[in-house]
Amino acid sequence: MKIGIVDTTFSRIDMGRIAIDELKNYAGVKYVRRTVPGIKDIPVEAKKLIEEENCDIVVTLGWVGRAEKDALSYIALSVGKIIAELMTNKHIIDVTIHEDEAEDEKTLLRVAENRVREHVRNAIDLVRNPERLTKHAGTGQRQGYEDIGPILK
Ligand SMILES: Cc1nc2c(=O)[nH]c(=O)nc-2n(C[C@H](O)[C@H](O)[C@H](O)CO)c1C
Repeated sequence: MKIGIVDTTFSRIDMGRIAIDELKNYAGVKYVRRTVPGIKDIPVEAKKLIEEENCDIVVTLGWVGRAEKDALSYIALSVGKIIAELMTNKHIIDVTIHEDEAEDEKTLLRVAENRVREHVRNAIDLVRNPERLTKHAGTGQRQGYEDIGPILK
């Protein structure tokens, strides 16, 4: 299996490095990493990794600033990402850190570390072992924070 990793220079954390470190736990997973300036550049890069580098799935690593204009850029990324998925018929897992998720940098680092690693694992499962995701259906999984758990009858 081959996974594409796209990160940005806009990000304040080296999210690509975390993703690649997580991949070391998986035998036989090849990867290609590309870095783009900002989130609006992500969809085309993800599409290129699928079409030109034969990636089975792509994990995109974005960072959204605190301003309203940053949130608008994120909407543009989200729409473009979904279009790229529909055009290629492959999953593109969007891992985004929103800078306003936390007040302090230490928390942002912890959230980013956990979210990137968990979504890399999700991406591998989507391709190699989709039944594992089905086993966790409805269990309130969260990436970056503690799982919230299911609502039971
Ligand atoms: C306002 C703004 N906010 C963000 C952001 O929060 N995160 C990010 O990664 N990039 C941002 N950018 C950059 C643009 O969306 C765009 O990707 C670059 O200008 C290059 O096309 C812009 C212009």
